[in-house]
Amino acid sequence: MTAIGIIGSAGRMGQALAAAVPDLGATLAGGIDAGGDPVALALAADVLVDFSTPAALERTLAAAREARTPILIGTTGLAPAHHALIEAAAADIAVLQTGNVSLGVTLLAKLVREAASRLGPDWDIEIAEMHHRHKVDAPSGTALLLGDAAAAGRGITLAEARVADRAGLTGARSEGTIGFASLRGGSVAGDHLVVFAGEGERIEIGHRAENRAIFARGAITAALWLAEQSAGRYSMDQVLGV
Ligand SMILES: NC(=O)C1=CN([C@@H]2O[C@H](COP(=O)(O)OP(=O)(O)OC[C@H]3O[C@@H](n4cnc5c(N)ncnc54)[C@H](OP(=O)(O)O)[C@@H]3O)[C@@H](O)[C@H]2O)C=CC1
Ligand SMILES: O=C(O)C1=N[C@H](C(=O)O)C[C@H](O)C1
Repeated sequence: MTAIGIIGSAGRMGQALAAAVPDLGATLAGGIDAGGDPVALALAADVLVDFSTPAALERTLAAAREARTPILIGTTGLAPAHHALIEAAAADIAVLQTGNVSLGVTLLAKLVREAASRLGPDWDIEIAEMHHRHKVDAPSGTALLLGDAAAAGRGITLAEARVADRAGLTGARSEGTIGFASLRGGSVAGDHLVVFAGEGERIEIGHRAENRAIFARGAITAALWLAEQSAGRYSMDQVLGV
């Protein structure tokens, strides 16, 4: 059986993962939190799953490369420098990084890309997300993933179009931009809504995570798949075939 090592094992996602591992035909190699030894964990595991914090990523990736252990990265709030580290690691090991491991969001991203490719820039794209009161990054990784999908549908990059900081006298909306709004409160596992707002009509498509078990299932499915892959960068589409 494939042995999974968890980075961030005592956290909300780490605990959800540990609970789901036995039901999905895998075993637990162990887990670490701040102060843990990622090299020892990477050597003991067939695949690593990271739901921790961006600050941990450099050491985690170095350990995965040293042990030649594939890694699924679910941690969000990553900066361009983290993405460069991930790209470099993919030369040596199998790596999958995603802001959302659920089947529903993986399909939603496809639908968003398709809608954005068919609607002109006069259809304004806005992405709203709501998460529990403990979440530390905004916009969520999923909102950014959906923004990337919308931008790709329009043949542009999100960096060119992103507006995530409206406050005060903002002026009118600029055509072609992709706006983000983040709500935080309570115990919401993760809600995302993508709005295409046209003249006199709106299309709204979204996803609601009702619990963390959906993320745990998606992450373990991806980890089992990733454990069989050679070095390279992979995506949830490839895992789930949607
Ligand atoms: N991609 C996806 O589908 C999903 C992504 N996420 C993302 O996963 C991440 C974790 O979320 P959540 O579980 O709610 O957060 P928590 O804050 O509950 O857990 C984070 C865990 O990471 C640990 N940690 C901190 N520093 C390190 C380190 N250097 N090495 C190893 N572990 C460390 C913390 O340990 P300690 O207490 O010791 O600091 C803690 O146990 C977030 O970025 C979140 O956005 C969440 C759900 C789904
Ligand atoms: O922090 C969370 O909880 C979640 N984080 C991910 C994100 O930033 O999109 C995925 C999910 O929405 C839950």
